[in-house]
Amino acid sequence: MASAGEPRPAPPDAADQSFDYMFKLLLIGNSSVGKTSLLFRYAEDTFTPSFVSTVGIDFKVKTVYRRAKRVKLQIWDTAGQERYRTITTAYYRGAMGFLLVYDVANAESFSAVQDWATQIKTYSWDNAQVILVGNKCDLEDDRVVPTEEGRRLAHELGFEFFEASAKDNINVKQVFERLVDVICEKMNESLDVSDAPAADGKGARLSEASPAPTRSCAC
Ligand SMILES: Nc1nc2c(ncn2[C@@H]2O[C@H](COP(=O)(O)OP(=O)(O)OP(=O)(O)O)[C@@H](O)[C@H]2O)c(=O)[nH]1
Repeated sequence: MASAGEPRPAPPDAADQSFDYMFKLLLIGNSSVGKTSLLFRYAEDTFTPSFVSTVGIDFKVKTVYRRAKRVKLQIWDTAGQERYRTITTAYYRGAMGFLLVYDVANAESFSAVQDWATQIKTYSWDNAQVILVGNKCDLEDDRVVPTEEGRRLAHELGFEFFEASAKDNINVKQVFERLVDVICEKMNESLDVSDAPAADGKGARLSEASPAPTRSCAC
């Protein structure tokens, strides 16, 4: 990930027109819950047991196919540490989806979910979609957050819910692709999208609120 003192990453080139839609997604949650690991598992199918805490923010790009459409995902991995909060919340704007991650073996990370949900409400577009992810479900012996607790909180917050493991590659692809599908579903449902960030990458401005898409997502 980026190291201290390095310039913050620039978004990928939106002029690359080889896709039908572009979605900006964010990974958020406490430090060490496994956000970077989920992203690396999804984008590169790798896992590193050592912990190198993210400095500020970084991103990866991945293209997926959903119902014959090429959807380019710009996935931002935020630092969980409190001291980077001002930098990271600046990236919430224009995000269409969030993976809010906690660690099933870390009670504090679960208690913080409510605060992260408030941050989303405060800094993001109203219709941003959120999936709550209980990561490290491979650590069954160390688990302190029962699956039902996670599901209950997700329901209360109006989010979908998955447990996953970046280490054992459980539900990782499913989590990201479900988020893409939920965004598509919501776009199709919404007839009045006047305040939505543009998903149509052709002309979309990804780092700020954008004009309404000219067509709905058919994926
Ligand atoms: N057992 C297990 N360990 C994991 C899993 N995912 C991540 N880890 C480990 O947890 C530690 C933290 O993972 P990161 O992905 O760096 O955590 P992060 O949320 O990005 O942390 P920050 O960058 O500080 O916000 C690392 O040692 C990972 O190897 C998992 O699914 N299972």
